[in-house]
Amino acid sequence: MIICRSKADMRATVRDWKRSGQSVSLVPTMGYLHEGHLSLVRMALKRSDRVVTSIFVNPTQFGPSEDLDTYPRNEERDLALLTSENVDAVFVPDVNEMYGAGGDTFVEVPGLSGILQGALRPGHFRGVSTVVSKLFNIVAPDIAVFGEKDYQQLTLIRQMVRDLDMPIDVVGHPTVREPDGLAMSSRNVRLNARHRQEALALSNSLDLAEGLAKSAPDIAVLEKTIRQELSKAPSAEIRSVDIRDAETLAELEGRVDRPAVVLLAVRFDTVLLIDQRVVAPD
Ligand SMILES: Nc1ncnc2c1ncn2[C@@H]1O[C@H](COP(=O)(O)OP(=O)(O)OP(=O)(O)O)[C@@H](O)[C@H]1O
Ligand SMILES: CC(C)(CO)[C@@H](O)C(=O)[O-]
Ligand code: BAL
Repeated sequence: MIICRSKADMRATVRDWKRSGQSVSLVPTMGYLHEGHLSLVRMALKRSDRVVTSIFVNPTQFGPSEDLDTYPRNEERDLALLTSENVDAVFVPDVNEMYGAGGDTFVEVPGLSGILQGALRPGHFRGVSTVVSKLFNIVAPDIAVFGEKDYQQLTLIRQMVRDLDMPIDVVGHPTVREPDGLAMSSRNVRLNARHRQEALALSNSLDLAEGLAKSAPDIAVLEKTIRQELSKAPSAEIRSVDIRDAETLAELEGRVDRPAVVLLAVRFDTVLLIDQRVVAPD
């Protein structure tokens, strides 16, 4: 596996592949890899000749009181995992390489960046769309793979690619879960044993919502049921429960009359967990 720490190395590596007509996928991550990330990598390996994974904990998507400093990191382990998956190259720039000589240009998708998670984390999506644009410009992939767990992020990247005519096929991958249903997340390691158990309330409430959307697709009933289920976890601080149009994230009124996505954000102490499920009436 080729390890690129500079943009120049990364560009040169991809240029060589493209000269010989090979297609390239990019899997952007913030590292501390788990089976969710590796599933994205495997999907990318199936869809293109070459796969690049990036590992970069992007400071511009963290708010001042968020967990940038405590975000879990383990580069050595990540590189070993990616090597064993047969990834072709990994891009691991440091903050100076990524932003060092930069000015204050940014990329923003205004409609989607201020709602839902964007309202809870001001500036977050501006940081995401800017760093993903930079990664797209550096790697120039044909395909980019993102997880559906970060559903709003995936929707926003699709919009950005459409609006800016980026020649990239954005592919979503279903959320990968622990055997008991908890969505895999790098932040799960920071849950204590009690919170780890209580965190099952997220996937349990999504299971209930999925069933209810078929039998009684009333938005208010769905939301009440989800909140009731989440409040069975005594330590859960419910940050948001939203039921939105699955494609546009527009608000829905009254009933679920088309595919909808249920989006949850729940805090356990300092750990913010998100989860989602697309539900549809019968
Ligand atoms: N459980 C999962 N299933 C599928 N994709 C996932 C999963 N967890 C993360 N991803 C995807 O992996 C990519 C990199 O995500 P990231 O490195 O932020 O991991 P994470 O586990 O989501 O971390 P965090 O703790 O910040 O939520 C994103 O496209 C994200 O949606
Ligand atoms: C897409 C991403 C790598 C951008 O920093 C990040 O938001 C993530 O890991 O989902
Ligand atoms: N996968 C989401 C990245 C973040 O929470 O900043």
